[in-house]
Amino acid sequence: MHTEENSCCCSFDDCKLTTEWLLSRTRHRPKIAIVCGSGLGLLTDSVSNKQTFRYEDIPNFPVSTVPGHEGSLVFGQIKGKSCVFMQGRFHLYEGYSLCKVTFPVRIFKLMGVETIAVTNASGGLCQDFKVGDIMVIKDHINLPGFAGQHPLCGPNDERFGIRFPCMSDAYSKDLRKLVLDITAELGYSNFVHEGVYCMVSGPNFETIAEARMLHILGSDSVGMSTVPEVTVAKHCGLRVLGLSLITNKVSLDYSHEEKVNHEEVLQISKMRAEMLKNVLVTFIARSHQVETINNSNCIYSNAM
Ligand SMILES: O=P(O)(O)O[C@@H]1C[C@H](O)[C@@H](CO)O1
Ligand SMILES: Nc1nc2[nH]cnc2c(=O)[nH]1
Repeated sequence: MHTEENSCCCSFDDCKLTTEWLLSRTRHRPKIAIVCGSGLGLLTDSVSNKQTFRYEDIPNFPVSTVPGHEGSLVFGQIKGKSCVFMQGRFHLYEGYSLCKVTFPVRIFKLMGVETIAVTNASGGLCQDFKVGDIMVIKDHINLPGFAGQHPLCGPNDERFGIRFPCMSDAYSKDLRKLVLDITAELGYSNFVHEGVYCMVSGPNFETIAEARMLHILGSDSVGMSTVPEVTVAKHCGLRVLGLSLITNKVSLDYSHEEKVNHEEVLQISKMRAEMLKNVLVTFIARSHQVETINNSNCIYSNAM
């Protein structure tokens, strides 16, 4: 039954309005969007012909409330390729609905974006991972989704995608291969792994018992984002790459004395942002090598 409570707070018309607002203010027509995780805003350093919009100035956009998330949408070019960066993302624990958290993904789709690269900071559960490693996300566990906190709950708007989307191939195999090739060429193979990311709502970090449970369930890393954005991106037909920076090791042992905190997460992110930037710059330059997806439900890219 359609009720006010289960209706999406961001309708197709809201998305259209925001898309038109942006397209009428920028000449950029990006094909790639990049979401910068905690402390990873520096990823925009290599962008030329930059045009920046503060989130608070964009109609219907939420605003960033977390340190390490600047709150700007940055359009520009990297190696001649038009792209858009979210310098700062939104999280469930900030009090936003998952519909709001994922709102920018649908805007990107309507603008003509075909590929989205989602980055995050996460805690390493896999015992082989070291702080500062990069995990290429091959799959995820949507823990809040199991409890009904899911961005696609509520009436489905077919203009974005189908009611029951397949998620077994959410992270493009071809894009993963491209990134693994790039990291090998850059000499980064020793600290790059593929793995499974698990989303928890946060804002607290895990208890030892929770961490042990997530590890047993098959999670290689744990964080508080990414999964809603990827789910909505896959629903609307975007190609997805997910990169997770391991900013801390998650304790699985009661004798472990180290305590994780957000400042440490930001510190490691900033230290490794340059490395992640090198990967993404090459990825952006070469992502056209991977076959283009069917972009049939993009309504604006050719029109404006
Ligand atoms: O936006 P991401 O997922 O990179 O942020 C992670 C998860 C929490 O927001 C924060 C914890 O330090 O970093
Ligand atoms: N849930 C969670 N999120 C993180 N983000 C960065 N590190 C962590 C972590 O250890 N746990």
